[in-house]
Amino acid sequence: MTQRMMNTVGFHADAEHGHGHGQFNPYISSNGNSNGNGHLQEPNGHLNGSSGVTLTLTNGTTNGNGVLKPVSRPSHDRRKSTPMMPTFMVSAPGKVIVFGEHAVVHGKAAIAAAISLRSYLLVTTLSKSRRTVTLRFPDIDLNHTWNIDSLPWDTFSHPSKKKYYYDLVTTLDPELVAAIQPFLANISTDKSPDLRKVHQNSAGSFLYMFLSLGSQSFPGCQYTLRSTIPIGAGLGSSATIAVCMSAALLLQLRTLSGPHPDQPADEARLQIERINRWAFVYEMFIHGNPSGVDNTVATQGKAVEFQRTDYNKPPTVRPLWDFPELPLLLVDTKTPKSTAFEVAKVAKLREKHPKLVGAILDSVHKVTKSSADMIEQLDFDTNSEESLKELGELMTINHGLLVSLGVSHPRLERVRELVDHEGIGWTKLTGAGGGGCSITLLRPGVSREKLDRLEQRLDEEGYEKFETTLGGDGVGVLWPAVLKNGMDEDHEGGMEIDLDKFLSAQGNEGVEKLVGVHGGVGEREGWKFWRVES
Ligand SMILES: Nc1ncnc2c1ncn2[C@@H]1O[C@H](COP(=O)(O)OP(=O)(O)OP(=O)(O)O)[C@@H](O)[C@H]1O
Ligand SMILES: C[C@@](O)(CCO)CC(=O)[O-]
Repeated sequence: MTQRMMNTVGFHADAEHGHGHGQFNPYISSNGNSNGNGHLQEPNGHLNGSSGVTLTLTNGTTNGNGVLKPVSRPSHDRRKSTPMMPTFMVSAPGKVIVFGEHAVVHGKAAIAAAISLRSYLLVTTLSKSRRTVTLRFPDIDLNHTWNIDSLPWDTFSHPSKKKYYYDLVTTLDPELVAAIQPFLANISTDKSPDLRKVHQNSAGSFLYMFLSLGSQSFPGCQYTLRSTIPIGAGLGSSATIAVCMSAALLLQLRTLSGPHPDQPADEARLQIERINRWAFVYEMFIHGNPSGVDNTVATQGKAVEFQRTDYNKPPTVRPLWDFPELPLLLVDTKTPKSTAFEVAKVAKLREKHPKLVGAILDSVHKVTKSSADMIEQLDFDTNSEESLKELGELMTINHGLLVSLGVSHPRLERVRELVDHEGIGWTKLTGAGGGGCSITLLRPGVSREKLDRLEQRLDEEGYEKFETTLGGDGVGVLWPAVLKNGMDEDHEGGMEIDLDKFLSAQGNEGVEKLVGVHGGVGEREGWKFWRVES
């Protein structure tokens, strides 16, 4: 199977956007300024906070078509007159790490690319009288509702604790984490202890972000998530949820401008940066010590070289615009793992053998940098055996180093063995390891017969192979949730995606058909993305 890299430059015809059912307009209204740092300033010179009551310059109304129009209004009557938001949707892609997983947690470089498997989050605003917030994650059988007014807003909004949508949060505050605990106690009491833990973790991540960004005046709402990404397989499933949640909350708070056609790349970059910062907070709650590479590529899409040397500062993210169309085979061992567990294992090994493990991590860094140099060279050719062999050898070295860190798994080694035996290509684990997925760079000109034999063996041994393209779009917005999907469309040629339709879509195919950002043939009208490629 061959994966195709999408064309990353000029992929979208902007002229096509902004038509149809609702263009999501920037909220930087006529009375709003940017302070040069990209922070919105209120007319009195104060920074615009993140709560629902600080919308002086970002308040909007809809024109009945779901199109948001910026308006300025005195702040005292704002909340009363804020109209109900239309149901909308956000989506973010999974990823593969091509080089550098684990080392990236310790300040080294990694290369990651977005894949076409995605998560989709439907955001439904409830009528004013319904003061509840619900998480509905059917993929993991989670459905929980809180009363908004009972949540610990006072603790989160205390001046010593309060965070704003533009803040960089690099650690979780233990007091805030503790304040959430009572609200996790009665979640999924009827489920197995392991599943319950997963639910409490998801709910905790959500509450931390919701309470940090929101305020008690937040409208009642429901967040419903479906994903086409296998969970815990090393494809960044948790990061996609983090990014969807972050984008959804920031959109609800009207703190994002766009996405819209003709948005300057710098402005788009700022929005992406804000979404990414809060997605990182969500990931910290799920993983403990994430590097941020997963949420970065899920937000920005395409392919990136990522490095975070100082956790108190934003990471260095270098987009790899010309990331090549690599012929990759992606195999899921169907052995679930926990990223948090694998990351902690490497940290423990490093504590025990600082010099040795330090040298391994340095070697991974060198492999990553060499591969970045290689794929950016003009003479790198994905049809040339020589180019692929050079890159493949780096993958083999990277995998060997990961094995020595203890994060492989017999099922991953079995894939490598089968591929090596047939001489089909070069294999490494991708993501956290301990199970999950592997990637194989396919040698050009391998016979169909050999490939069939490999696929049959993988099938017999309970592996699943994925077809995906690399380098697709990052976080996307469908505002309102109306889409041309070739199904049961209304007279304007769009279908309103409601909760029932979303929940009853059958499997990954059903989800893709109903709401997918790509309807099989290129991008669907309706979905919009922040354009950062320049
Ligand atoms: N479809 C989903 N619905 C709800 N929660 C999900 C979904 N997919 C992932 N999650 C959350 O993400 C967690 C899995 O995250 P984990 O980091 O272990 O795996 P991953 O993100 O798939 O892999 P990696 O981090 O190695 O790329 C789950 O326990 C759950 O909390
Ligand atoms: C294992 C790891 O490097 C990648 C997980 O996809 C963890 C991280 O970067 O947060």
